[in-house]
Amino acid sequence: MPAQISPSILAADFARLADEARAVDGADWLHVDVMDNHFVPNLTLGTPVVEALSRATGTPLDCHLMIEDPDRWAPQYVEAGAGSVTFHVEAAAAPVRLAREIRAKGARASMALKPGTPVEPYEDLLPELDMLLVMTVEPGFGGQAFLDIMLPKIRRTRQLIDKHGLEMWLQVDGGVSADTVERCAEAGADVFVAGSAVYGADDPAAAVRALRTQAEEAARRTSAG
Ligand SMILES: O=C(CO)[C@H](O)[C@H](O)COP(=O)(O)O
Repeated sequence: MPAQISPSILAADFARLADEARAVDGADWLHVDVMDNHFVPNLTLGTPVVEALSRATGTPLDCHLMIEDPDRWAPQYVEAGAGSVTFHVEAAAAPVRLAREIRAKGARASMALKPGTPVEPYEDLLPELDMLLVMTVEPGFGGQAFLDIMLPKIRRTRQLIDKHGLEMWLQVDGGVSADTVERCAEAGADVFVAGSAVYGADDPAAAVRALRTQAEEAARRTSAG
């Protein structure tokens, strides 16, 4: 699958959100960080902003819910216009039921793992998902350093996906930049969230294209052995 880039609006200027969304036209997704100040120690935005963003951009919205009780709230993000909804397994009461509900409402269902959460206990759930997100920082804040120690988990997740012959995507989020994207792609990730690396660049759309090229070339080198 070609590499996909999902710029994180956490690093954007919230006073100019519509313009910032359009500044990354050409990205595969727009990553929307939803934080509730309970699951993570930070507070961002909710469904009214997601609705407004979906009117402001044609780029599909990739909503990452860093919130408690996603079983209750996630379906509302599909109704607000999200094309993909990611909930944290650490917060979900019934992850399979929730993934099915997100899919039934018409969005891609995705599940996230914090750095300390292993993937192996969730192997049987993978067919219920369209994407698995391996966090490469502790969720809550942008601009953190990429956790290299997550690379073996990305590799193990890729092995599980391939072992079951699944079409699902493997996303990484946190500290993804020109310096780290190739290691993530080599480990088997194919969807890359990048906040500071995109919105901190002079030309965010060009930064998206450069990250995609780097990821695709790294994946090609890896598959060529
Ligand atoms: O989920 C997140 C934080 O919880 C952000 O999406 C992530 O940190 C992206 O920002 P950056 O690329 O600057 O690290």
